Amino acid sequence: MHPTSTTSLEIVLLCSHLNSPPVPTPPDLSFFEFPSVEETKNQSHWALFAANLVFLMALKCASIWVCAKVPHFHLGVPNLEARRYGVASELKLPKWEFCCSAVVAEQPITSLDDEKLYGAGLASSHSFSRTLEIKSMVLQKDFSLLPKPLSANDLLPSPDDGTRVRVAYQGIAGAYSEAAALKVYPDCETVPCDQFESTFKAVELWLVDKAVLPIENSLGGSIHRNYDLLLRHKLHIVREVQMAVNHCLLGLPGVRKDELKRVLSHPQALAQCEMTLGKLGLVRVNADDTAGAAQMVAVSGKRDTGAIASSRAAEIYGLDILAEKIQDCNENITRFLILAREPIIPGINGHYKTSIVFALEEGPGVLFKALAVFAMRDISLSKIESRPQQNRLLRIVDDSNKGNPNGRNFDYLFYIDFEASMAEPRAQYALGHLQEFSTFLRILGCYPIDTGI
Ligand SMILES: O=C(O)C(=O)C[C@]1(C(=O)O)C=C[C@@H](O)C=C1
Repeated sequence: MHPTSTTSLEIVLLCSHLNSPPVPTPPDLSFFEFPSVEETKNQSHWALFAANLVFLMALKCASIWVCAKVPHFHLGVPNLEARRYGVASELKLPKWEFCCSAVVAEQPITSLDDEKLYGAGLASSHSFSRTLEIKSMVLQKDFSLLPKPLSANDLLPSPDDGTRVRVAYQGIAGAYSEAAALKVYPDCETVPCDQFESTFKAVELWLVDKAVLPIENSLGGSIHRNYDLLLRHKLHIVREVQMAVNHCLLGLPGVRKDELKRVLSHPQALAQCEMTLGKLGLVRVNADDTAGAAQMVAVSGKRDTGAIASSRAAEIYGLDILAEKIQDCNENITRFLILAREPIIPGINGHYKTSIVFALEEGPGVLFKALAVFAMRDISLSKIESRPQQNRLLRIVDDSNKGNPNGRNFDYLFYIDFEASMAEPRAQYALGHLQEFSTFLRILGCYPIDTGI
């Protein structure tokens, strides 16, 4: 047979050896179809064969060069660029090699693979089917190196590779946010942060995998600052978790409730215990988080100062529990969001919620129209929140100080949670419809609804 009829795998095997150091026993390339005896007599065939080899070498080099130049998103691998630190660097693969495995799927053999093949004596196999086996082995291995997009299955407590999920939360050990992170990912490594914004940054800088954020409480309502942060940062909501929050009044060991004059806690926690604190006549002092308040009481050594925090915080900081369940209503539920760099790919089966934020054009009834796009498609709304559009608050006011001529000094952003999956056509139509009269629309995330407490 003519040398040009060589199969692509054979070419790969041959070409990938051209730069390898000489081996003591030349590999048996009998599966490669050499020219026949008659053909060997014909010098022009050999010349053609040699030219063919040179061409194939050039082809391989060119493919590597092209790979190095092709942006990752052309490979059908979502956001590979952003993931390369997490995946490619762990695998110690140079960037181009990583993308080559995807683009040149027919030529995945690296010099290391060749060594392994020869070491195992596989390349000396004469059968072509054997070479196909080798090919599929190599292909399988290379595909497994590609990063996998997050999916609903990634809601498993920890990743497949055995590493622990790192979850950032605001506060210190014993904070409710930490408990929420552990509720979702029981084996996770929790990473304390001083501010809510630091938890976003920790995810953005790849210091952690996820962040947990309290977003609303059944007694205190929305945590407005966190709505604003969701918009300011580009993270995705991948999960929600509801948790019962049972506040305790804590004091130094041996202290009685009537000895207390003031109480420290997170403003949300103080608000949730408003009536109890009123009855006890305690002065409220804001702290960064509930566990931080407990730690401050422990460190201060002041017998007249208490903290509102969890029973776990009492245990960690060595305080006594002076009263339990001191929130104004027995049922006190906080809803937390789990944020990640990548969105999940929602399914159609199961109950999903989608969170969006949008701004509307001016005009009568626009908010009514916005809400109607969901009602028309039988989509329930579970939450609506409005926040001032901060960058549009300052308007030019004339000297007469009569305010804005059209009487509107405030523009709002609307945050809506609706109960449908983004994978459902009705949700896509509703959003397409909403876009027609909104000036801005962003999907913050689509995630499974948490029905438990
Ligand atoms: O300070 C904590 O422990 C927190 O996790 C914060 C926080 C909040 O910001 O709402 C979380 C849940 C409780 O509702 C009270 C406080």
